[in-house]
Amino acid sequence: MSVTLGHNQYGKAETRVVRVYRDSDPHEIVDYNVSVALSGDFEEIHRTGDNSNCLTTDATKNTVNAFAKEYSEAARQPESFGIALAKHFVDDTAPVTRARIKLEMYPWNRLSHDGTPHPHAFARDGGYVRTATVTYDGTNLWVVSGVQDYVVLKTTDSEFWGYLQDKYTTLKPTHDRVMATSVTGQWWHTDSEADWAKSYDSAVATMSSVFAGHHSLALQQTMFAMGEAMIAEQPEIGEVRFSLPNKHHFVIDLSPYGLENPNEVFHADDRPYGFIEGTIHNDLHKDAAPAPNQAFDPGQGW
Ligand SMILES: O=c1[nH]c(=O)c2[nH]c(=O)[nH]c2[nH]1
Repeated sequence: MSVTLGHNQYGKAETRVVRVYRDSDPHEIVDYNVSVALSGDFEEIHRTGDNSNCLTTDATKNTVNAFAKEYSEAARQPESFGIALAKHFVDDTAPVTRARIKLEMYPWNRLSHDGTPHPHAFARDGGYVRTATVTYDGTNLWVVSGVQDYVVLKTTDSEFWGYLQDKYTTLKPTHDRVMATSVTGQWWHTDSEADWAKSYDSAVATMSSVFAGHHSLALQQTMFAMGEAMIAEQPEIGEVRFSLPNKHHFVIDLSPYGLENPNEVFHADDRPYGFIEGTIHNDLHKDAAPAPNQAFDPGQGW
């Protein structure tokens, strides 16, 4: 019998590091959850337990914390923080041939005091999370920005009808429904240098504006339109991927209580949910497009 070691990676997951920029007035903060995954010459660890090539997961955690100080400017944005870490692990540690850094960045808003922005007090924005996934193999550097848990809803301007009918199809067509989803989106940059804050803000603003303004005939159509608009606005984006749960809102039958319900009272169902996923490619960059799993966080169904 013989077996082969397949894809493997290891590192410290979910290092929570908060960096306060206290040399500036007002203070600024960034709040991260950073996961490191390393691949390379690690066959012997698996086969014999020889750890001589093993950079400890503990050291990878320490590196994340140290880089928040040593690479202070890079640490302001998840993409540049990820690039600094990924390059370090591959370029400075011989057995490591690939590093993937996944970052979640939790937004904080400045509090006000006596009507003016406070210099050092913040409230965590309970909404969505900004993400970045940086993958480096010594030659290629893939930078993917993203957003997750971005919950959006529109109360009309959404239809769904004209679908295939089989013997199990019972859904009634609708020309007016609530459409809601929790966006997980990731977009791959063909440039590894950008104004990351500006690019992220504009990607999220474009996505939101399309969701709001688009007259939807299907969540799939809205998803495609969002990706298309993000690429049109930032042509350096090579590819956009979405995972969109269709958060169904069912009109409740109020007739037993003698009440009409013209799309006013809904049951927000949490499961099952329709699950719509898709990739929108920028044809300008299709020859440079990464293989599935090369650049994107594969936890998104790929
Ligand atoms: O936007 C939608 N897309 C579907 O594929 C689908 N299927 C379904 O039952 N409802 C919906 N809504």
